[in-house]
Amino acid sequence: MKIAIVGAGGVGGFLAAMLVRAGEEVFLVARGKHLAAIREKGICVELNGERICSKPRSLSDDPADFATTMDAVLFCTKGYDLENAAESVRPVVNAKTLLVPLGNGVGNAETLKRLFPDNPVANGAIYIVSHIRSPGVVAVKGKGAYVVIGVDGKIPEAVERLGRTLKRAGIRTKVSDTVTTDVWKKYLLIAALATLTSCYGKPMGAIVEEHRDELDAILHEILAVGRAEGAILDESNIARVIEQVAKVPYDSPTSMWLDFEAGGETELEQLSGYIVEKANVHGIDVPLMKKCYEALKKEGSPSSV
Ligand SMILES: NC(=O)C1=CN([C@@H]2O[C@H](COP(=O)(O)OP(=O)(O)OC[C@H]3O[C@@H](n4cnc5c(N)ncnc54)[C@H](OP(=O)(O)O)[C@@H]3O)[C@@H](O)[C@H]2O)C=CC1
Ligand SMILES: CC(C)(CO)C(=O)C(=O)O
Repeated sequence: MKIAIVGAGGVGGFLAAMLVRAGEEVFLVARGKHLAAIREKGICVELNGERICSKPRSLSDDPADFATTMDAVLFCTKGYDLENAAESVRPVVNAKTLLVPLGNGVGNAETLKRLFPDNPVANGAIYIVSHIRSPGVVAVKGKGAYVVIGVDGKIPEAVERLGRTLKRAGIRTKVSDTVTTDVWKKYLLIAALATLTSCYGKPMGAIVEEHRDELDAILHEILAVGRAEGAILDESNIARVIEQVAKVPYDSPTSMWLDFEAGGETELEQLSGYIVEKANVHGIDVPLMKKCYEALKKEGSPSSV
């Protein structure tokens, strides 16, 4: 399968290395010092004590250089880079090219559909804990990744095919016909914890122990918006998130809080602003999310100022 992967970071680098190793034709869009390092040594992933390095079929910071059209494009950038990334792949997209966002957020497929109204678009999410250790090298914590891709309703063959390809590459994958619910299940945890850790300037353990009422409140706000957006969610999903968060080491940050601390761009719009925007559309009250979103937009995280 000809697959373009845009973004060679924690998510895209991992997927590229696994897919290349499995013999897929991977066209990797990378930039800056990552591009130079990957050109020299391939894309490397450290997983289960092993380092796998492999050379993509083609590599560039400009997808037009690939000079061929793709069966699928996987978007693995941060949410704030998605639109630019999508515009950049136009030269390698034909009418059949399947477009799949894998970054955090539930509105990414909507964005791609707006930009490519005539293309097949699936939604997606990835469970992984990974980061760029050094240029061209991605370190993965734990056993690997779990990917969900799909649509709501009958699954098109292009999505089934991508699912088979990911599985053949050793990536645990679910091809879902209720993808809205699946992406919201992941989003519930990420949006709540990214927002609260950033808003209070405290790690996940402190949110569970010292801000339990706020955690409950924000999860209920996100749940209400998710349900209005068509996700099948109930109290059990909230209980599951609290159970999961209670198990992580006390000091665990979230990537959005780290991005606030680093003073760079953040996924605030995708992880907090999106809830406020959709709550307005549906006439739902989300006072805590709104308070945190507005404070973070104005002043950043308390520990980053
Ligand atoms: N890493 C993780 O553990 C997880 C991450 N996620 C989500 O996945 C998404 C990606 O995260 P992650 O991989 O960690 O992010 P990274 O910052 O590690 O990687 C993103 C990469 O995309 C590159 N990029 C951005 N725009 C373009 C473009 N137009 N063309 C080519 N490359 C581009 C960035 O380059 P540059 O550095 O130059 O900006 C960067 O190297 C985010 O939404 C994140 O929240 C979800 C689950 C877990
Ligand atoms: C699961 C969690 C919250 C922490 O790794 C995450 O994925 C993130 O911070 O983006």
